[in-house]
Amino acid sequence: MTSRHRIFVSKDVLKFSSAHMTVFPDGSKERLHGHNFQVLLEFELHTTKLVSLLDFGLVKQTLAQVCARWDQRLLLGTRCPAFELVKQDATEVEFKLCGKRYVVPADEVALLPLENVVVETLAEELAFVLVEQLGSLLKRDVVAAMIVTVSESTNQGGSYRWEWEPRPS
Ligand SMILES: Nc1nc2c(c(=O)[nH]1)N=C([C@H](O)[C@H](O)COP(=O)(O)OP(=O)(O)OP(=O)(O)O)CN2
Repeated sequence: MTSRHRIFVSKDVLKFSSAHMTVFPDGSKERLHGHNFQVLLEFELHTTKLVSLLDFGLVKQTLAQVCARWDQRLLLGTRCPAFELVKQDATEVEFKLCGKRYVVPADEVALLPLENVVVETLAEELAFVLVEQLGSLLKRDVVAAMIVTVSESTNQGGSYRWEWEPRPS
């Protein structure tokens, strides 16, 4: 039996207000729409020793910076089979999604390496970015797992669990 501490962070400001279009298996898609995607970040810990403190402040600061990259932008999955990047320059991104053509200001788009922009893939991508950005803060002998949950509305979202190898003996 494994007993562990879990700490979590979820704040109104730790969110990204973004547009997206879910693509469905039949090749159809939703019309352009948006959500206030709320983020819950949890960590399972091996220890609560003072010297091993994972400071909420640093975690929230990093999460806020990462959310800002996606906030007030149209999130597009570049690995989507129904996505075609037609033209991209400093001012505009022209693309097609499920055969429909869009032209959007370049500073209002976030191109993500995803096959579909849905809560489950956003949670996974956010986890990858956070592991990269939090870096050495996530000490292998302290943090057992990180769980990222992205909710597109109350009681509707997706989670991704990033687990590290057991603590080195
Ligand atoms: N597996 C997933 N399926 C769907 C997702 C998703 O992220 N993962 N997302 C959508 C839509 O984008 C989302 O459901 C749209 O939300 P909303 O405008 O709230 O519409 P709903 O129909 O979900 O809301 P109701 O209030 O329940 O009508 C679709 N599928």
